[in-house]
Amino acid sequence: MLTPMRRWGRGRRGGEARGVGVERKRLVVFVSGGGSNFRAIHDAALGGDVNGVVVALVTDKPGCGGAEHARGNGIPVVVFPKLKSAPEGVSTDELLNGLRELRVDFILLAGYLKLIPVELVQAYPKSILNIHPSLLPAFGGKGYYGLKVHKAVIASGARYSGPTVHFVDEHYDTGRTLAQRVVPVQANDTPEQLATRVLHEEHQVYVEAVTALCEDRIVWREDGIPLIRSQTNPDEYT
Ligand SMILES: Nc1nc2c(c(=O)[nH]1)N[C@@H](CN(C=O)c1ccc(C(=O)N[C@@H](CCC(=O)O)C(=O)O)cc1)CN2
Ligand SMILES: NCC(=O)N[C@@H]1O[C@H](COP(=O)([O-])[O-])[C@@H](O)[C@H]1O
Repeated sequence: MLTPMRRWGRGRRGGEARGVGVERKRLVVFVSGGGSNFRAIHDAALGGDVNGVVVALVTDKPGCGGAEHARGNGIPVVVFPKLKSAPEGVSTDELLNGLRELRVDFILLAGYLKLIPVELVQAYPKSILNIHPSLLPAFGGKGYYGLKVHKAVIASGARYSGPTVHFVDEHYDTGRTLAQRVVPVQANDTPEQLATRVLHEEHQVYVEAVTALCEDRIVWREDGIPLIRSQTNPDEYT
């Protein structure tokens, strides 16, 4: 038994084909670094592959590459959380109010390195995704980010790695897995070489997942596992 994901109070259910009158989903992307995943999603939205529009970017590092790309494309940049290093940041309540005013449907974490507070997780049930550069549950959790992940994968002797797209809960990397890709770990890989191979797959699998999310093609199995319904065959799930 598959239970179509209940929209969070808005929009239409079912995987209506994109077209005139189909409301574009309103997306906010959270970044802390270069923002290549953000750029892949933004480009896919501009090109029409993703039935969404990026209405704001949130970052803890206002000078990062992702924030620069947002500014260069007229996307508002919000600093969160409020830090000594970023006093212009907003509080959790201010962020929640801003997301509500922007009528945000989905939140996409893309290299964001701070813990999303439980208030935000509870306000956006089954509506926050994250991309992690390993095959969760392996090599995830506090301390596992960026090159640290790939160093740990190589040190473990793992022969395969790859990105995981998952729903976000109140802990680091413990939310339900939605999609994964697999890449080989070569015997002489440096962390940087493995990171490059994984990142290439990240850009693809995240855009595929966000495309499905914005077309309401995420269905939840009875045991709580989210599945992506095929765009072409409604009886096929991955
Ligand atoms: N509530 C959640 N928040 C976040 C999640 C999540 O799954 N649930 N995912 C992370 C992204 N992430 C892995 O995908 C991740 C990011 C950062 C860390 C980490 O250990 N961070 C350090 C601080 C690093 C810094 O500030 O430079 C720490 O907390 O000590 C682990 C995993 C985004 N948020
Ligand atoms: N645990 C979180 C984590 O390590 N996320 C990773 O940070 C990078 C951000 O790159 P980008 O800024 O170019 O998208 C990506 O590889 C993403 O998987």
